Amino acid sequence: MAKKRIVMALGHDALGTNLPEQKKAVAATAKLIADFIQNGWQVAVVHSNAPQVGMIHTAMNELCSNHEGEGYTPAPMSVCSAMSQGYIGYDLQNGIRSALLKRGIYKPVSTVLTQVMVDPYDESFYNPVKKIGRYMTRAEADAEEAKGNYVTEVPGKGWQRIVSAPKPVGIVEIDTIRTLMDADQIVVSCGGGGIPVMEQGCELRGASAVIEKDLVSGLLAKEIDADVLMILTDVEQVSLNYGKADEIPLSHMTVEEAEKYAEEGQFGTSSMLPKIDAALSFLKAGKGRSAIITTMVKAEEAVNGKAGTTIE
Ligand SMILES: Nc1ncnc2c1ncn2[C@@H]1O[C@H](COP(=O)(O)OP(=O)(O)O)[C@@H](O)[C@H]1O
Ligand SMILES: NC(=O)OP(=O)(O)O
Repeated sequence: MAKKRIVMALGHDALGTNLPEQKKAVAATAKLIADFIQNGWQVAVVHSNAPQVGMIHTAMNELCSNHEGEGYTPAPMSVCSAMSQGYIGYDLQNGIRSALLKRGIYKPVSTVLTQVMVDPYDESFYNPVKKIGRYMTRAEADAEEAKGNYVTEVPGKGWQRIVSAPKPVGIVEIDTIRTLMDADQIVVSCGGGGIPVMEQGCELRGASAVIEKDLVSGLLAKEIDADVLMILTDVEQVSLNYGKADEIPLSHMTVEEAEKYAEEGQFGTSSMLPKIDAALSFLKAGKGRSAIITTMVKAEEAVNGKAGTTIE
């Protein structure tokens, strides 16, 4: 019997936001992935990168301004995305490999540095909303603006940089990812939404943007014909009236219900809505699939319908 295929999208809780956090979080996430492998699943992993890519971009650009004339050159956002995929993939590969070996299982696991095609006319290029990097003070935010970067206030937390988040249109390395999945290997790909690229003749040019990892997870799940799209985040369930006194956590939604709630504005624009949008585009593209939104701790119960929010 063919193995079931799951795309697991790791948010900040499952990945951490800096190196020490990442080391701890990845160890726990790797055990979860090993559980799924042991239970007979094929697993494709996608991960967040907004804190990491912001840190890399700041580091690269500050390095250059502090060492002017020494031959260092600033790294554009697309290159920073590639760097984030590299070091996050490195941690995930080793974490998953070791979690499996401790159970006496050897299975190849690799990271595919993934480029994702975006539309140069995507409206997000005129309206940056994707928050990246650390929280800053007002004075630090002013300094960022003076360098030509965009910032936004995050109530109660400070200021953050924002960049464009164009929609993912196609996964350039999809044939490689499919080949590895078909060979029953574990693949980390489309990290941080993928490196955003635009086609110019035979060339792919990096775009100054960061793609929503939830949206690319939905696209990947469609492209590899997954059975389940599981988005791991920091809330156990999706709610109606989120954060209000009359909050209602949901264990199930139909596609139609999810669409209705999205229209009512029930989901945070840059947080829960992309997860719902990813789930809907995946579910609408095929039959017998399900999308699950939950925490890492509840993932195994959720896949058995006993926790989380399942959209079917
Ligand atoms: N309707 C909703 N139900 C549950 N959580 C919601 C809802 N709307 C917005 N959210 C927010 O979505 C957040 C999870 O998304 P996000 O912050 O992007 O996390 P991640 O890094 O895991 O992708 C939750 O912490 C919560 O604040
Ligand atoms: N690229 C991306 O969506 O990252 P976050 O999940 O960290 O925002």
